[in-house]
Amino acid sequence: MTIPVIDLTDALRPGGARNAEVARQIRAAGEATGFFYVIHHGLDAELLARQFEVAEAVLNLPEADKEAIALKHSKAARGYECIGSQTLDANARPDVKESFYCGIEYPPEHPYVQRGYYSYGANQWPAGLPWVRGQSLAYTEAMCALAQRLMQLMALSLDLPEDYFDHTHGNPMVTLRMIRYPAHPADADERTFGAGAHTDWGAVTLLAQDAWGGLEVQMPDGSWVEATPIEGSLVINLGDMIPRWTNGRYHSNPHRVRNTRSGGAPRYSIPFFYTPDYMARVEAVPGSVPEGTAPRYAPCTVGEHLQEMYRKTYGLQAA
Ligand SMILES: O=C(O)CCC(=O)C(=O)O
Ligand SMILES: [Fe+2]
Repeated sequence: MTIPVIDLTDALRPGGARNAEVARQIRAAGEATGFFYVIHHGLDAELLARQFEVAEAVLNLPEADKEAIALKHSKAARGYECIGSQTLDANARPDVKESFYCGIEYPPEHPYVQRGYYSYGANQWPAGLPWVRGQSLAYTEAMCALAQRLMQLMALSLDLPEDYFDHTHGNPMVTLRMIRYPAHPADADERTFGAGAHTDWGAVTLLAQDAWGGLEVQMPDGSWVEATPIEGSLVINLGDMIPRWTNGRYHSNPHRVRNTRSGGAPRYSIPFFYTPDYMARVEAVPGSVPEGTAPRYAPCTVGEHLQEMYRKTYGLQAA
């Protein structure tokens, strides 16, 4: 089994000539692993390239400058996180990666910020790189629009009206994360990873990766297949909210990273995690629960789902 490539030509808006065909391809990918590439996704190549410049510029800052914007100073899980901070796979060693988180800037008076909902609030921008904010917010906006379009295509793929999920699009809890993986350590063992095996928790992740490779996806038979970089593509993977929404029909498979192919160079990747409105309900969509059977998951809100994931992975951080 491989990771399919889905061409979004003529499927980027309602009424598109290839919407039905793309929906079928998303259905097949969702039922298999929850992973697929998209090409011709409509995102400006310059905007994508420039976000890698952000990643390099921020992560190349002197340690003191990165420390000044450390995640621990943020109420909204935004900022810099050093190597070893996160252990995505509890059975593995701490992840060999550093990263910078940012997202939509919800103002202090926004009710979700007032209520202290996870990840809603202000960013921490590095001093001395004034262009980073505008670029990152423009990138976030473009990715958010694409993620919401993918949710529409996902609705079609489930034989639902294209706008089925649209009511969940307000106040999304999005996270843009720029990651740098140093070369895989010389003393690495089988428990050493750039990112340990994990599933993503949200609805859909849109990943831009550089040309080195290193991301591996678990197939239904348990084997690992590399998500080989394809220039201009994004790797899309479904998060744990989607099995919940589809009563287990679509999958959110584990994936992991090892930077072993770069010849010593760092690997950069930029996942964009799209999570709908914190207050939106997540429950089995019409037609997904077979007659006479109980739904596999209890209905909940997006926020409750996230809290459940934190509880399950106590001591770990959001992926
Ligand atoms: O770096 C990658 O290719 C994947 C990163 C990832 O899976 C994550 O941050 O959740
Ligand atoms: Fe992930």
